Amino acid sequence: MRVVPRASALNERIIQDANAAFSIPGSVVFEEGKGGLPVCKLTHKNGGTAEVYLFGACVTSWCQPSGDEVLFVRPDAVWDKSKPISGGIPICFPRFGPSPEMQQHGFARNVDWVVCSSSADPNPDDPEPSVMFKLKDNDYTREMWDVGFEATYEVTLRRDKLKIEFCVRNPPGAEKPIDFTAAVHTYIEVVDAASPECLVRGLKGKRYIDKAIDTDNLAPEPCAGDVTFGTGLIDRVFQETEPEALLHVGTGAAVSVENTRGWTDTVVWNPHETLDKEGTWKKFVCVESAAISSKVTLDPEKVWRAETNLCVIDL
Ligand SMILES: O=P(O)(O)OC[C@H]1O[C@@H](O)[C@H](O)[C@@H](O)[C@@H]1O
Repeated sequence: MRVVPRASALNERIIQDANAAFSIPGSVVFEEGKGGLPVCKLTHKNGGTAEVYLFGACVTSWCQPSGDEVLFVRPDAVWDKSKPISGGIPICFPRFGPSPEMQQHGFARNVDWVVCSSSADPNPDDPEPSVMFKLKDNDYTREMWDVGFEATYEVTLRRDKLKIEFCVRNPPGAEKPIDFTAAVHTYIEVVDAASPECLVRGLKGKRYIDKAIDTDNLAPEPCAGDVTFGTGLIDRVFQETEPEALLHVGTGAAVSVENTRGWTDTVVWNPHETLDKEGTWKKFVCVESAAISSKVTLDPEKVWRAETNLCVIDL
Protein backbone atom coordinates (compact mmCIF):
# COMPACT_ATOMS: atom_id res chain seq x y z
CA MET A 1 0.00 0.00 0.00
CA ARG A 2 1.31 3.45 -0.93
CA VAL A 3 1.76 5.64 2.13
CA VAL A 4 0.56 9.19 1.54
CA PRO A 5 2.64 11.60 3.63
CA ARG A 6 0.75 13.85 6.08
CA ALA A 7 0.43 17.49 4.96
CA SER A 8 2.66 18.52 7.85
CA ALA A 9 5.33 15.98 6.83
CA LEU A 10 5.18 17.27 3.26
CA ASN A 11 5.49 20.86 4.44
CA GLU A 12 8.44 19.91 6.65
CA ARG A 13 10.16 18.33 3.69
CA ILE A 14 9.51 21.36 1.46
CA ILE A 15 10.96 23.63 4.17
CA GLN A 16 14.02 21.41 4.64
CA ASP A 17 14.71 21.18 0.91
CA ALA A 18 14.22 24.91 0.40
CA ASN A 19 16.61 25.71 3.25
CA ALA A 20 19.18 23.25 1.91
CA ALA A 21 19.10 24.83 -1.54
CA PHE A 22 18.22 28.48 -0.99
CA SER A 23 18.70 29.72 2.60
CA ILE A 24 21.27 32.49 3.13
CA PRO A 25 22.22 32.95 6.79
CA GLY A 26 20.85 36.18 8.20
CA SER A 27 19.04 37.05 4.95
CA VAL A 28 16.79 34.27 3.61
CA VAL A 29 15.26 31.41 5.59
CA PHE A 30 12.28 29.05 5.17
CA GLU A 31 10.09 28.27 8.15
CA GLU A 32 6.75 26.86 9.15
CA GLY A 33 4.20 29.66 8.95
CA LYS A 34 0.53 29.84 9.86
CA GLY A 35 -1.33 26.56 9.39
CA GLY A 36 2.09 24.87 9.09
CA LEU A 37 2.48 26.29 5.58
CA PRO A 38 6.01 26.96 4.30
CA VAL A 39 6.98 30.62 4.39
CA CYS A 40 10.13 32.42 3.26
CA LYS A 41 11.44 35.15 5.57
CA LEU A 42 13.67 37.88 4.19
CA THR A 43 15.68 40.03 6.60
CA HIS A 44 17.55 43.17 5.62
CA LYS A 45 20.53 44.18 7.69
CA ASN A 46 18.69 47.42 8.58
CA GLY A 47 16.10 45.32 10.47
CA GLY A 48 13.39 45.37 7.78
CA THR A 49 11.67 42.03 7.10
CA ALA A 50 9.27 40.45 4.61
CA GLU A 51 7.41 37.13 4.49
CA VAL A 52 6.25 35.24 1.41
CA TYR A 53 4.15 32.06 1.56
CA LEU A 54 4.86 29.43 -1.09
CA PHE A 55 1.07 28.99 -1.33
CA GLY A 56 0.11 31.62 -3.91
CA ALA A 57 3.62 33.18 -3.63
CA CYS A 58 1.70 35.53 -1.38
CA VAL A 59 3.66 38.25 0.43
CA THR A 60 1.92 38.52 3.80
CA SER A 61 4.19 40.92 5.65
CA TRP A 62 6.56 43.79 5.00
CA CYS A 63 7.88 45.40 8.18
CA GLN A 64 9.90 48.57 8.31
CA PRO A 65 13.13 48.60 10.37
CA SER A 66 11.01 50.23 13.13
CA GLY A 67 8.84 47.09 13.21
CA ASP A 68 5.83 48.85 11.65
CA GLU A 69 3.84 46.58 9.35
CA VAL A 70 2.92 48.08 5.96
CA LEU A 71 0.64 45.33 4.61
CA PHE A 72 -2.67 44.03 5.93
CA VAL A 73 -3.92 40.47 6.26
CA ARG A 74 -7.65 40.13 6.86
CA PRO A 75 -8.81 38.44 10.05
CA ASP A 76 -10.90 36.06 7.93
CA ALA A 77 -7.79 34.77 6.13
CA VAL A 78 -7.49 30.99 6.26
CA TRP A 79 -4.22 29.08 6.19
CA ASP A 80 -5.31 25.64 4.99
CA LYS A 81 -5.13 26.21 1.22
CA SER A 82 -8.92 25.86 0.92
CA LYS A 83 -8.96 29.38 -0.53
CA PRO A 84 -6.43 32.09 -1.34
CA ILE A 85 -4.78 33.94 1.53
CA SER A 86 -6.99 37.00 2.06
CA GLY A 87 -4.49 39.78 2.45
CA GLY A 88 -0.90 40.80 1.87
CA ILE A 89 -0.19 40.72 -1.87
CA PRO A 90 -2.12 37.96 -3.65
CA ILE A 91 -1.29 37.46 -7.34
CA CYS A 92 -4.22 37.61 -9.77
CA PHE A 93 -3.34 35.59 -12.88
CA PRO A 94 -4.24 34.63 -15.60
CA ARG A 95 -7.55 36.42 -15.10
CA PHE A 96 -8.38 39.47 -13.04
CA GLY A 97 -11.91 39.42 -11.59
CA PRO A 98 -14.63 36.90 -12.31
CA SER A 99 -14.22 34.70 -15.36
CA PRO A 100 -16.34 31.89 -16.81
CA GLU A 101 -13.37 29.51 -17.08
CA MET A 102 -11.86 29.70 -13.63
CA GLN A 103 -12.05 31.05 -10.09
CA GLN A 104 -12.23 34.80 -9.37
CA HIS A 105 -8.80 36.43 -10.00
CA GLY A 106 -7.39 33.27 -11.60
CA PHE A 107 -5.61 30.26 -10.15
CA ALA A 108 -2.16 31.67 -9.30
CA ARG A 109 -3.17 32.61 -5.76
CA ASN A 110 -4.70 29.16 -5.15
CA VAL A 111 -1.67 26.98 -5.87
CA ASP A 112 1.76 26.23 -4.45
CA TRP A 113 4.62 27.96 -6.20
CA VAL A 114 8.11 26.43 -6.25
CA VAL A 115 11.18 28.24 -4.97
CA CYS A 116 13.74 28.56 -7.77
CA SER A 117 16.40 30.98 -6.53
CA SER A 118 17.49 33.32 -3.78
CA SER A 119 20.10 36.01 -3.46
CA ALA A 120 21.39 38.49 -0.93
CA ASP A 121 24.17 40.42 -2.50
CA PRO A 122 23.54 42.15 -5.80
CA ASN A 123 25.14 45.01 -3.92
CA PRO A 124 27.64 43.53 -1.41
CA ASP A 125 27.77 46.76 0.63
CA ASP A 126 24.03 46.71 1.11
CA PRO A 127 22.75 43.15 0.64
CA GLU A 128 19.22 42.99 -0.66
CA PRO A 129 17.68 39.62 0.17
CA SER A 130 15.45 38.21 -2.52
CA VAL A 131 13.61 35.04 -3.33
CA MET A 132 12.17 33.88 -6.63
CA PHE A 133 9.27 31.46 -7.20
CA LYS A 134 8.05 29.80 -10.35
CA LEU A 135 4.80 28.36 -11.61
CA LYS A 136 4.26 26.35 -14.80
CA ASP A 137 1.18 24.95 -16.46
CA ASN A 138 0.12 21.55 -15.15
CA ASP A 139 -2.93 19.29 -15.35
CA TYR A 140 -4.83 21.48 -12.89
CA THR A 141 -4.14 24.77 -14.72
CA ARG A 142 -4.79 23.20 -18.13
CA GLU A 143 -8.28 22.16 -17.04
CA MET A 144 -9.09 25.88 -16.86
CA TRP A 145 -6.61 27.41 -19.27
CA ASP A 146 -5.35 24.97 -21.85
CA VAL A 147 -2.05 26.64 -22.71
CA GLY A 148 1.57 26.36 -21.67
CA PHE A 149 3.11 29.16 -19.59
CA GLU A 150 6.05 29.81 -17.29
CA ALA A 151 5.68 32.47 -14.61
CA THR A 152 8.25 33.75 -12.13
CA TYR A 153 7.70 36.02 -9.16
CA GLU A 154 10.62 37.65 -7.37
CA VAL A 155 10.39 39.55 -4.09
CA THR A 156 13.36 41.71 -3.08
CA LEU A 157 13.67 43.47 0.25
CA ARG A 158 15.61 46.63 -0.53
CA ARG A 159 16.85 49.12 2.07
CA ASP A 160 13.74 51.29 1.68
CA LYS A 161 11.54 49.45 -0.82
CA LEU A 162 9.80 46.20 -1.44
CA LYS A 163 10.39 45.27 -5.05
CA ILE A 164 8.19 42.75 -6.86
CA GLU A 165 8.87 41.41 -10.33
CA PHE A 166 6.34 39.25 -12.10
CA CYS A 167 7.24 37.67 -15.44
CA VAL A 168 5.23 35.45 -17.75
CA ARG A 169 6.67 33.59 -20.70
CA ASN A 170 4.94 31.82 -23.53
CA PRO A 171 7.31 28.86 -23.67
CA PRO A 172 9.37 27.81 -26.67
CA GLY A 173 7.55 25.28 -28.80
CA ALA A 174 4.16 26.89 -28.20
CA GLU A 175 2.09 27.15 -31.33
CA LYS A 176 -0.08 30.13 -30.57
CA PRO A 177 -0.07 33.39 -28.61
CA ILE A 178 -1.43 33.39 -25.08
CA ASP A 179 -3.39 36.22 -23.52
CA PHE A 180 -4.17 37.08 -19.94
CA THR A 181 -4.99 39.79 -17.44
CA ALA A 182 -3.15 40.11 -14.13
CA ALA A 183 -2.64 42.14 -10.97
CA VAL A 184 -0.78 42.21 -7.70
CA HIS A 185 -3.58 42.83 -5.23
CA THR A 186 -1.76 44.81 -2.53
CA TYR A 187 -3.58 45.21 0.81
CA ILE A 188 -2.10 48.19 2.70
CA GLU A 189 -2.82 48.89 6.36
CA VAL A 190 -4.35 52.29 7.14
CA VAL A 191 -5.31 53.97 10.41
CA ASP A 192 -8.96 54.56 9.47
CA ALA A 193 -10.21 54.29 5.90
CA ALA A 194 -13.31 56.27 6.90
CA SER A 195 -11.20 59.33 7.74
CA PRO A 196 -10.74 62.05 5.07
CA GLU A 197 -7.01 61.80 5.75
CA CYS A 198 -6.99 58.36 4.18
CA LEU A 199 -6.89 58.92 0.43
CA VAL A 200 -5.28 57.84 -2.81
CA ARG A 201 -3.53 60.55 -4.79
CA GLY A 202 -2.13 60.40 -8.31
CA LEU A 203 -5.21 59.24 -10.22
CA LYS A 204 -6.88 62.58 -10.95
CA GLY A 205 -8.05 62.81 -14.56
CA LYS A 206 -7.53 59.09 -15.16
CA ARG A 207 -10.49 57.25 -16.61
CA TYR A 208 -11.91 54.46 -14.50
CA ILE A 209 -14.53 51.75 -14.59
CA ASP A 210 -16.67 51.90 -11.48
CA LYS A 211 -17.29 48.25 -10.61
CA ALA A 212 -19.24 49.30 -7.52
CA ILE A 213 -22.03 50.72 -9.66
CA ASP A 214 -22.49 48.12 -12.34
CA THR A 215 -19.99 45.54 -13.46
CA ASP A 216 -21.65 45.43 -16.88
CA ASN A 217 -21.33 49.16 -17.30
CA LEU A 218 -18.02 49.40 -19.06
CA ALA A 219 -18.07 53.12 -19.85
CA PRO A 220 -15.09 54.67 -18.09
CA GLU A 221 -15.40 58.08 -16.47
CA PRO A 222 -12.64 60.54 -15.49
CA CYS A 223 -11.52 60.68 -11.86
CA ALA A 224 -12.29 64.08 -10.31
CA GLY A 225 -9.56 64.10 -7.65
CA ASP A 226 -8.26 62.12 -4.70
CA VAL A 227 -10.03 58.87 -3.95
CA THR A 228 -11.50 58.74 -0.45
CA PHE A 229 -13.40 56.05 1.41
CA GLY A 230 -16.12 55.97 4.01
CA THR A 231 -19.36 56.35 2.07
CA GLY A 232 -19.58 52.85 0.60
CA LEU A 233 -17.86 50.24 -1.54
CA ILE A 234 -15.01 51.61 -3.69
CA ASP A 235 -14.07 49.26 -6.54
CA ARG A 236 -12.45 51.13 -9.41
CA VAL A 237 -10.23 50.08 -12.28
CA PHE A 238 -8.22 53.15 -13.34
CA GLN A 239 -6.89 52.81 -16.85
CA GLU A 240 -3.50 53.78 -18.24
CA THR A 241 -2.36 55.30 -14.99
CA GLU A 242 0.82 57.20 -14.17
CA PRO A 243 3.58 55.05 -12.69
CA GLU A 244 2.95 56.21 -9.10
CA ALA A 245 -0.14 56.23 -6.87
CA LEU A 246 0.21 57.42 -3.27
CA LEU A 247 -1.94 56.05 -0.47
CA HIS A 248 -2.04 58.41 2.52
CA VAL A 249 -2.41 56.00 5.42
CA GLY A 250 -3.34 58.50 8.14
CA THR A 251 -0.15 58.42 10.22
CA GLY A 252 1.51 61.31 8.37
CA ALA A 253 3.02 58.78 5.98
CA ALA A 254 2.04 57.49 2.57
CA VAL A 255 2.76 54.27 0.73
CA SER A 256 3.96 54.83 -2.81
CA VAL A 257 2.85 52.13 -5.21
CA GLU A 258 5.13 52.54 -8.17
CA ASN A 259 4.38 50.55 -11.29
CA THR A 260 7.86 50.68 -12.67
CA ARG A 261 7.31 48.39 -15.62
CA GLY A 262 4.67 46.35 -17.45
CA TRP A 263 1.54 47.30 -15.50
CA THR A 264 -0.85 49.67 -17.23
CA ASP A 265 -3.68 50.12 -14.73
CA THR A 266 -4.33 50.70 -11.03
CA VAL A 267 -7.21 49.18 -9.08
CA VAL A 268 -8.43 50.81 -5.88
CA TRP A 269 -10.64 48.62 -3.71
CA ASN A 270 -12.12 49.06 -0.29
CA PRO A 271 -15.15 46.89 0.48
CA HIS A 272 -16.71 49.07 3.20
CA GLU A 273 -19.39 47.05 5.04
CA THR A 274 -19.77 44.58 2.17
CA LEU A 275 -16.87 42.72 3.86
CA ASP A 276 -18.22 42.53 7.40
CA LYS A 277 -19.92 44.64 10.01
CA GLU A 278 -16.92 44.48 12.35
CA GLY A 279 -15.18 47.44 10.79
CA THR A 280 -12.35 45.44 9.17
CA TRP A 281 -12.80 47.59 6.05
CA LYS A 282 -11.51 50.63 7.97
CA LYS A 283 -8.13 48.99 8.48
CA PHE A 284 -6.97 48.61 4.87
CA VAL A 285 -7.13 49.86 1.32
CA CYS A 286 -6.05 47.84 -1.72
CA VAL A 287 -4.00 49.67 -4.34
CA GLU A 288 -3.36 47.11 -7.05
CA SER A 289 -0.89 47.16 -9.92
CA ALA A 290 -2.77 45.70 -12.84
CA ALA A 291 -2.91 44.86 -16.53
CA ILE A 292 -6.63 44.70 -17.25
CA SER A 293 -7.81 47.38 -19.67
CA SER A 294 -6.01 45.63 -22.52
CA LYS A 295 -5.17 41.96 -22.29
CA VAL A 296 -1.49 41.07 -22.45
CA THR A 297 -0.86 39.03 -25.58
CA LEU A 298 2.36 37.03 -25.81
CA ASP A 299 3.65 35.33 -28.92
CA PRO A 300 5.55 32.06 -28.47
CA GLU A 301 8.88 32.55 -26.65
CA LYS A 302 8.02 36.12 -25.68
CA VAL A 303 8.26 37.32 -22.07
CA TRP A 304 6.13 39.96 -20.32
CA ARG A 305 7.82 41.66 -17.37
CA ALA A 306 6.07 43.72 -14.73
CA GLU A 307 7.60 45.43 -11.70
CA THR A 308 6.11 47.16 -8.68
CA ASN A 309 8.04 48.99 -6.00
CA LEU A 310 6.42 49.83 -2.68
CA CYS A 311 7.97 52.54 -0.56
CA VAL A 312 6.91 54.34 2.65
CA ILE A 313 7.20 58.12 2.41
CA ASP A 314 6.92 60.72 5.18
CA LEU A 315 4.53 63.46 4.08
O1 LIG B 1 -12.50 38.63 -2.44
P1 LIG B 1 -11.49 38.57 -3.56
O2 LIG B 1 -11.76 37.48 -4.55
O3 LIG B 1 -10.09 38.54 -3.03
O4 LIG B 1 -11.65 39.92 -4.38
C1 LIG B 1 -11.69 41.12 -3.73
C2 LIG B 1 -11.85 42.28 -4.70
O5 LIG B 1 -10.70 42.40 -5.48
C3 LIG B 1 -10.65 43.60 -6.25
O6 LIG B 1 -9.45 43.62 -6.95
C4 LIG B 1 -11.79 43.59 -7.23
O7 LIG B 1 -11.76 44.80 -7.99
C5 LIG B 1 -13.10 43.44 -6.48
O8 LIG B 1 -14.19 43.43 -7.39
C6 LIG B 1 -13.08 42.21 -5.60
O9 LIG B 1 -14.26 42.16 -4.84
